[in-house]
Amino acid sequence: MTMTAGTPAEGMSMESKSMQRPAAEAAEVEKIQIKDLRFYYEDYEALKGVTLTLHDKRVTAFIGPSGCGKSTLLRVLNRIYALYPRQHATGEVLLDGRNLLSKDIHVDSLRAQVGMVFQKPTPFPMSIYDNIAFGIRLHERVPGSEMDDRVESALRRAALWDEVKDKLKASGLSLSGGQQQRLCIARAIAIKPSVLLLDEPASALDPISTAKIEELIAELASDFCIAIVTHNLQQAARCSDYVAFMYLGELIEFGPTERIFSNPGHPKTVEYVTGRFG
Ligand SMILES: Nc1ncnc2c1ncn2[C@@H]1O[C@H](COP(=O)(O)OP(=O)(O)OP(=O)(O)O)[C@@H](O)[C@H]1O
Repeated sequence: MTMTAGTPAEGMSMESKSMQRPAAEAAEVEKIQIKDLRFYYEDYEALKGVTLTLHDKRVTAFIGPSGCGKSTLLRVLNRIYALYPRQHATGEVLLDGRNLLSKDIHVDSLRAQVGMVFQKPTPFPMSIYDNIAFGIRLHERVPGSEMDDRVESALRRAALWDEVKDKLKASGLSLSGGQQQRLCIARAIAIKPSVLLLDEPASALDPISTAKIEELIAELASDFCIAIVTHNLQQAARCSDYVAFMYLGELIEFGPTERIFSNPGHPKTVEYVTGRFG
């Protein structure tokens, strides 16, 4: 079957978030500027000079075939790689104008500003309440009375409160997979970061839990700069304002979600979003 540029992947819903919420609605505020970012696993160059800007209160979806560097890029944004001596990055990643690759920015203060949620839900083996309180205590001194409010507000924000308010002392591990993932999102937002990184947050979940996570992402976009890695093109179309398409460590194309899916500019993007990629 011949498909032309601009043909969305079969079954692709073009009800993208960007279509519902035109970018012109509000001024775009630059939150993270990535400039000529290169990343190395020992000698292997996994990111080859990536340059792009992430906007505040917008969702940017990173898409591309397996191994193209999507997760590597997220790992750079909260400097997880610094735990590994043979991995390093060059270039600049400016968060509110400060280069977060620089050792001048302490990793603890960076993690307070940039929260991350992984593909597999990773609650701590402790109560639902303590899952949230533990993270807050790592970053702040909060009196007990205030802690209750902080825990409640994070759980409400993550759309989990109604399901757990009567069992806050139960183990976080007793929750369903979808609830565990929302607990992890609550834990991340409880420390009041400004950036939220989501690495395939729904890929291990059933369709109903996935829909809840997508609704939550749309909700959270009013407060955070969100970067999400996803293999699911429909999900990228539904959840994001911008799409970054990567291939073999390079950023091939970046733009508003609606444009990338309806009128991609690069032949590789066309192949990918039309499902012809081989
Ligand atoms: N710890 C590592 N050591 C060496 N190479 C690695 C390591 N992690 C990833 N890579 C390589 O870096 C490249 C980018 O990997 P990355 O995990 O960022 O891709 P991805 O786009 O997120 O893939 P996927 O969609 O499969 O998760 C790949 O070629 C991968 O093999």
